[in-house]
Amino acid sequence: MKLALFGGSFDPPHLGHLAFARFALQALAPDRLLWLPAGRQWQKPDQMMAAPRHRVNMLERLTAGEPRFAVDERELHRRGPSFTSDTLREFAAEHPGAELMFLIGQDQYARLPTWYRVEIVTELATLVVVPRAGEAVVTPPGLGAHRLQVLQMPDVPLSSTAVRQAIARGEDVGPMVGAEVASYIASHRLYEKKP
Ligand SMILES: Nc1ncnc2c1ncn2[C@@H]1O[C@H](COP(=O)(O)OP(=O)(O)OP(=O)(O)O)[C@@H](O)[C@H]1O
Ligand SMILES: O=C(O)c1ccc[n+]([C@@H]2O[C@H](COP(=O)([O-])O)[C@@H](O)[C@H]2O)c1
Repeated sequence: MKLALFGGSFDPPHLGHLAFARFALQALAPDRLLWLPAGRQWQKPDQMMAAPRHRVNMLERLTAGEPRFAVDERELHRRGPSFTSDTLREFAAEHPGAELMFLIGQDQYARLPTWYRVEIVTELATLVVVPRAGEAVVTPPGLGAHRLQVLQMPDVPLSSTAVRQAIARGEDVGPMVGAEVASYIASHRLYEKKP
């Protein structure tokens, strides 16, 4: 059993996330790839976050049609900060003997030494890292032994920040998030500037 886990704020999810996840399905051939929206990303306390329900609904729309994708809501139901070490411990207990792979972009890989109890993360999961924004994958100083797989995927120059900024400018974000998520955002008026 091979489980790929893709954690993120997904505020909102976009086509860069989808490209990464699809590439990982091809490259890693996991039995399942679970998308894990963060409840409280403790390192982004001031950042706007759409309500958990909206982020789950957007993820359901983005990932529809791929049977190996599923959205796992456990971090949304947990009290307190969303620590990846807690999540991986839960998966390891639920699936003894399974190979766990945690997907992250280079920006988060670079920050890994700042994560809470990162040694548990690196003990329990293989890190699957993609370059981002033209930055090659570089192991950050101070990160202990870990299993690493680099996916050489063509860069998809998109971020949730860029999507939120485009919405604030009144632009159509369909090309960034896909038609389904764009219409969900518009119908719920997410990320619009409050008057
Ligand atoms: N375009 C992309 N290509 C590859 N990986 C990405 C891309 N965008 C985000 N990721 C990765 O997906 C994970 C979740 O990202 P997150 O939900 O924070 O999106 P983001 O676009 O980085 O958001 P923000 O702009 O708000 O920081 C992170 O590991 C991040 O590195
Ligand atoms: O466990 C931690 O301390 C930790 C610190 C920062 C980020 N993470 C996780 O890394 C994933 C990507 O985070 P982000 O902010 O880039 O969306 C997401 O699952 C976060 O919960 C985890």
